[in-house]
Amino acid sequence: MITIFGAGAFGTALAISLSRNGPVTLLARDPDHVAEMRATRQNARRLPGVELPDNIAISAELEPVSKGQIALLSVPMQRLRGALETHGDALSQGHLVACCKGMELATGLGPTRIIDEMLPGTTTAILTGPSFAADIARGLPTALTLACTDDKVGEALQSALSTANLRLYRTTDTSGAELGGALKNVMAIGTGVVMGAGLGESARAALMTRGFAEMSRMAAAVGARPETLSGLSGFGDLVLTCTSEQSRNTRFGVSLGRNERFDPNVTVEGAATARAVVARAADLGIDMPVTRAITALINGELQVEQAMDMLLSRPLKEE
Ligand SMILES: NC(=O)C1=CN([C@@H]2O[C@H](COP(=O)(O)OP(=O)(O)OC[C@H]3O[C@@H](n4cnc5c(N)ncnc54)[C@H](O)[C@@H]3O)[C@@H](O)[C@H]2O)C=CC1
Ligand SMILES: O=C(CO)COP(=O)(O)O
Repeated sequence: MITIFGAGAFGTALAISLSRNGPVTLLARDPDHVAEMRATRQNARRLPGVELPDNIAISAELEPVSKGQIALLSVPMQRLRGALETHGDALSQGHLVACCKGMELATGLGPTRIIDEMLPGTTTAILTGPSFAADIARGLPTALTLACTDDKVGEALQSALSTANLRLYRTTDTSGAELGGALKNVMAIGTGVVMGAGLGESARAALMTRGFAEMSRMAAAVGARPETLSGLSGFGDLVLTCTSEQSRNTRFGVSLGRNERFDPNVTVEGAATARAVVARAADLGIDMPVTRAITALINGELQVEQAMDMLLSRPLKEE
C-alpha cells in the first residue's frame, strides 16, 4: 500500500496512476474535502474531470506508515516543514519520497534536505521531472527522475512507482534533481513575463538558455552532477514548464507581463523559490542575473522594460 500525503493536483494524479499497480491511500487534510471526494469519486477542487478509481482509499487520518512502506509527500514546498512537524512521527518509518519542487524561503533548503533535517536517519528520495498532473491522471506517457541517495532503496522505489505510462529514471543525485525542479519554475515565471509582455519567442528561447546556464552554475556550486541538470529533472522540466500555459508558474508570469491580477490561491512554487535562490546565490558567491531580474519583477521592484534594460546592458561576454 502506497500512502500519498497531500491531495492536490499532483498527489491526486499520482494516486490515479499508481492505483494501476495496487491499492493507494490519498490523504487530504480537510475532512470536507475527503467527504466530497468519497461521494463524487473526483477531486473537483484540484483535478476536476478525472475519476478516482475504487482502489484509492481517501482519508483525513494518517495511519502510522510501517517500516519500509512508501509515502509520497505532495504538498507545496513552503508547507513541507510544517507538515513534517505535525506528521513526522507517523511518517518516520517509511521510505519518504518528496514530490514538491522548490527551495524553502527561510533556509534555502530543498525538500530532501528538509526531510533529512526533520527526520534524521530516514532514507529520502525525490520524484521530479516534466509532468503536468492532468497528463499523468489521463494516463499520457510521462518520464520522471527518481533520485535517492541509497541506490538499493532507489531501485525498489523506481520499480514500485513506475507504471505502464509513467517511466522513472534513477539517480543518486538528490541535490541536482531538487535544484533543477526548483530553478525551472523561476525561469518559467520569467518566460511567462516575456510572452505576456509580447517580447517574442526568440526572447523566450534566450531566457531559457541563459536561465539554464544559471541553473548549471548553481548546480556546480553545490556539487550536483551536470548530467542531472541536463536530464529530465532539469532541462526536461525547464522545456516543459517554460513553453506551456498548462504551467501555473508560466501563467503567473504571463499575468505579471500583462500587469494583470493573478489568483493568489493558485500554487506558484517559483515565486517564493526565486527569493530563496537569490539569497542562496549570494551566499555561494555566484552571479545569477536572470534570476535576480525575475525576482525583482515578482517583488514589484522592477517593471518589465527596466528588467530588460538591466539584462541587455550587461557587458558583452563569451558564451
Ligand atoms: N500540478 C502539477 O502538475 C505538478 C506539481 N508538482 C509539485 O507538486 C507539489 C504540490 O503541487 P500541487 O499538488 O500541484 O498543488 P495544489 O495547489 O494542487 O495542492 C496542494 C495541496 O497541498 C495541500 N496541503 C497544503 N499544506 C498542507 C499540509 N500542511 N498538510 C497536508 N496537506 C497540505 C493542500 O490542501 C492542497 O490540496 C508542488 O511542489 C508542485 O511543484 C510537481 C509536478 C507536477
Ligand atoms: O512542475 C510542473 C511540470 O513539470 C508543473 O508546473 P506548474 O507548477 O508551473 O504548474
